[in-house]
Amino acid sequence: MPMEEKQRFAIGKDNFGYTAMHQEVGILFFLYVSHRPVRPTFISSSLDRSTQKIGDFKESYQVGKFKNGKPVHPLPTLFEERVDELESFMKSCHTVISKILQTFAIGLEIPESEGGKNWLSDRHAYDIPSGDVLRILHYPAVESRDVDDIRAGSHTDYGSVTLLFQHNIGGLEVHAGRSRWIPAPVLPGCAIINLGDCLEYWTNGLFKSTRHRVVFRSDTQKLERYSLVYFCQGYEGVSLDPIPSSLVPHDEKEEEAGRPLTAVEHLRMKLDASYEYYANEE
Ligand SMILES: O=C(O)CCC(=O)C(=O)O
Ligand SMILES: [Fe+2]
Repeated sequence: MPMEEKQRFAIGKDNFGYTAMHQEVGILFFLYVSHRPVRPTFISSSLDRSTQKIGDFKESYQVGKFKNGKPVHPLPTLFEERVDELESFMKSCHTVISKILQTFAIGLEIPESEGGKNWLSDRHAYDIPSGDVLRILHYPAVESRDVDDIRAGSHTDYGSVTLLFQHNIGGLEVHAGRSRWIPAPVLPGCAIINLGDCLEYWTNGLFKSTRHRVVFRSDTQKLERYSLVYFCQGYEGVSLDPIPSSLVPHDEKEEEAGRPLTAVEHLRMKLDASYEYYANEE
């Protein structure tokens, strides 16, 4: 895509569009501080500037869910010519994620009277506005780099479930336990499923939002890398208070302490912390 067109579709506060090289940084919130809306400064957050001196070595384009078969925001020609393909791919990702959410609801033994196996999937219906996006990522090849440079800094995803397709070049690593990074290899025909922050909130920490990153590997840094990621998020105003399940710990005191945090508020806090340009806009 020509640079001019990329700039014309630069990402805005709606979270759709083009993000340039070094524009985004990995962001780690220490979650699970409170289910009440709190200002980001009160959340112990880390832009991890100590390990990430410049933004990610990647560029990306984010497309939102379609409405009545039409994109909800203008698209560059490259994507406009492929809207049917894009929509059908996004819908397929969403269908797979709905099934995963139903499996979780069954495992969590949510009572029928509360919504049973549909409790989570009902909160992620395709036709209700939410922060869902398909992210198309390109990690350019580099000739030489600093030891600290990273393709995508350590972070957790903001939504509920993420479906991630690495193309043919690996580099994705998942944080296992408290101190060890393990590679998530490229397996042909397979997708990676990541749990995001909202599920950690909903299960009060029983499910963990997986920390992950994309590193340069000496054998592949001179090769460009592509990946496709579908982020599924609950509808905008949905409360992130714990799920009605006896397996999920509840804190009655906190639940009575005021209005719950919503999916869209959590998304806003993370986006504001991840992108340099928000700070510049104010
Ligand atoms: O490109 C990848 O493999 C991972 C991308 C990712 O984690 C993200 O965009 O949130
Ligand atoms: Fe991610």
